[in-house]
Amino acid sequence: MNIKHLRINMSSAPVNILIILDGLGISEQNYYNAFFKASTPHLDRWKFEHSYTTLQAAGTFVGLPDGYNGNSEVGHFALGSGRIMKQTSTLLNHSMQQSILQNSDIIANLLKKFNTNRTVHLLGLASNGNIHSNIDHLKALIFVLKSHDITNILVHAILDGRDTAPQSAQQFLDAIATDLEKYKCGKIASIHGRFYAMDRNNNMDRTQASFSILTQEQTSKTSYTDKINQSYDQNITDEFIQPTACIENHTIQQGDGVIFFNFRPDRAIQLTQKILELDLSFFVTPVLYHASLATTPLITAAKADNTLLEVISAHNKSIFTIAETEKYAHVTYFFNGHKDIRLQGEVRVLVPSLTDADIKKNPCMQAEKITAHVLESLHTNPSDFYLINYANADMIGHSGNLDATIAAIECLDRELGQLYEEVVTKRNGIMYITADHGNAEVMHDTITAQPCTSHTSNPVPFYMLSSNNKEDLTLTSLADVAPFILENMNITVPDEMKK
Ligand SMILES: O=C(O)[C@@H](CO)OP(=O)(O)O
Ligand SMILES: [Mn+2]
Repeated sequence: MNIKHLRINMSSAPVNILIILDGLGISEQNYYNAFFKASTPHLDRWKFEHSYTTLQAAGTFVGLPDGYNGNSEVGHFALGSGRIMKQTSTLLNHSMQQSILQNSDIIANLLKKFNTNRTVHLLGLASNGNIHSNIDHLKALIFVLKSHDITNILVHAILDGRDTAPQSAQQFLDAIATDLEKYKCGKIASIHGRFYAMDRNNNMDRTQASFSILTQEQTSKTSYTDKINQSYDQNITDEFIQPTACIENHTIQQGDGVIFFNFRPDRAIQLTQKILELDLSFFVTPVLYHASLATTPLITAAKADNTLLEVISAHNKSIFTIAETEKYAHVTYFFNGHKDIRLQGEVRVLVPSLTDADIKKNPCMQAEKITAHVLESLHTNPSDFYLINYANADMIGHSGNLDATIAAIECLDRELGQLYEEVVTKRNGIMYITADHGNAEVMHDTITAQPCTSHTSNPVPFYMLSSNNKEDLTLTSLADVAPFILENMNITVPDEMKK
């Protein structure tokens, strides 16, 4: 290593490390609970030897409607901003209640200029998962378009199975088909497993598979019911159903309008980039997905300033952030309060996620590489503050496979043990370990009798590991973590975090 690049950490303050174990919640229910079943000697011991509590991570505690499951966007936003702000799904639902969507000037004005011989395409995740989209918004949009006399609507339905039961698409598609039939205003034109249409890891072949179906006539068409049944016969669940054209003349053409109704950006960006290559009359999205993507947004997403990393950085402390690429937006855009910023002197490491479609084959994912990067940084050029996301409990939890998820959590426990040795034992530093939402602690859905692939609304663990005495912690929710860390670092907590 070039000696010139070595920055000596002059600060004598101990290192602070915030670790987010994505998707690891706490449940009293031991049945199909991968966290309970995993052998986690470190986490078990620390619960008693160090400061420990649980935090609320769902519903109104993270700015969602009451009772909604948590997710990584809102969980990282709450952790990073240290406050509770109404998140996009709440803002949109509020809009719906006030009929703002139905009376949207934005949509009305676009339709005034629209050639009604052309088609309006409604694209998005057709489920009630409420993490990337809400089927009620799709229904409202169909109603709005119909009330503006648009009768050429084509719905391109992305199938879920990740925020819903793995085999649940039929009911959502039937509900949409019923509305289209009732208003005599359109058809379901194509279906796409979200694995393809909503890739966020730069697997452009998957995005292209969806885009081709959206834009190119196909020689064969298959009704959505037939495609779903054929896929289930081959053990392919909703998430992984191959993009398929369902009717004749289903494609997006020049001069048409598109509304992509997903409200969460990270998984909508790649397909949006492709669709923007088309010459459309309009392209509406609920929020702006990215500053570089010129769509027409309906509302502005919550944005937070003076977030944890910004405040730490403003105190001339150095920051190291790391995640695997599947969780890229999580430790950047989401954690930084929906802002695409890079802090002064921030070292940002993104470890490329594995691209194997069968994720459960590698329950350790890139966790070992993440730990190795952090240890290397600590040995060579330590930063003052580290933000680490380990994706395993969430990503493997989404597979619905109990054994793989147990293996994922056991891997995490080993990685954490290594960090503890270095950070707490050798360096007298502080490790905060928490999660952004639940998932891995519930691996079976007794109501649908299917594997549970979705997140939960359970609380998440919070550990503070240091060589100091065990403290009673009074934190309630994810939003309390940032001010707590700042106080421990002797940094003034900004007013926005005290509300
Ligand atoms: O995979 C995702 O996009 C969501 C679930 O839909 O999970 P997370 O919020 O953990 O990123
Ligand atoms: Mn998840």
